[in-house]
Amino acid sequence: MAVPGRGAEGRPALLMKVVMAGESCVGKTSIVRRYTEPNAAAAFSSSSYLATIGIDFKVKCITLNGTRVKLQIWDTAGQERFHTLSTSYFRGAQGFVLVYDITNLDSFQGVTSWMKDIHEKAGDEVDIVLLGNKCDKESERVVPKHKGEKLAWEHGIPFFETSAKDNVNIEDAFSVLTKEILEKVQKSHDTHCTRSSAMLC
Ligand SMILES: Nc1nc2c(ncn2[C@@H]2O[C@H](COP(=O)(O)OP(=O)(O)OP(=O)(O)O)[C@@H](O)[C@H]2O)c(=O)[nH]1
Repeated sequence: MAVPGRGAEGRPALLMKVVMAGESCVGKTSIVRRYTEPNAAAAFSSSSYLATIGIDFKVKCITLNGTRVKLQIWDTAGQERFHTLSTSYFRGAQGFVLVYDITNLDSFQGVTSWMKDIHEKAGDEVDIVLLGNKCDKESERVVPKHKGEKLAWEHGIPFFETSAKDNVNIEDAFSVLTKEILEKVQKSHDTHCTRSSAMLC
């Protein structure tokens, strides 16, 4: 029996939906740009902050353990006024990148609430990775690394401190998340022999 996603050589076979979540200004857009744009060094700008209005998405084609994947990354707006709209995109997602800013305590304290939103809208089976972003700003740190690690451990999810600015751990975070999603898709297919929520494309 063929595993979903092992399509014809050379074309993306599995569509994965991943959503960025977290408070405003933590760096969600910067992380997506760093990961998806080939010339990301030029793409990062610390001088101009443009809040995401509504929703945006980017696509990146990757190969995971020999499986070609078309990764759709939905970048939500963290501002409170967009909360209902942003969380409406949580439904149907297989993975979440939940971000806080290590220099902003409120953004860390908001993680539990985001986690609740994610499980309410996307179910308990979704894969989540927790990121403490802006780790290049060590002198402004207010959230110790061990606190991020502990929170992630309590929720049973992977944790990375990242910097979109310096390109620290961004690739690794997406790699761990997408591999977990792929494993789940393949396991679900092997067990039930049904199409999972991942779509062939
Ligand atoms: N020093 C530093 N600044 C960062 C980093 N990531 C993002 N920033 C800055 O933080 C600000 C907000 O970044 P965004 O990526 O727009 O944040 P966001 O979470 O998408 O914000 P919303 O669209 O309002 O939800 C910008 O000025 C970025 O340049 C980082 O890793 N290090």
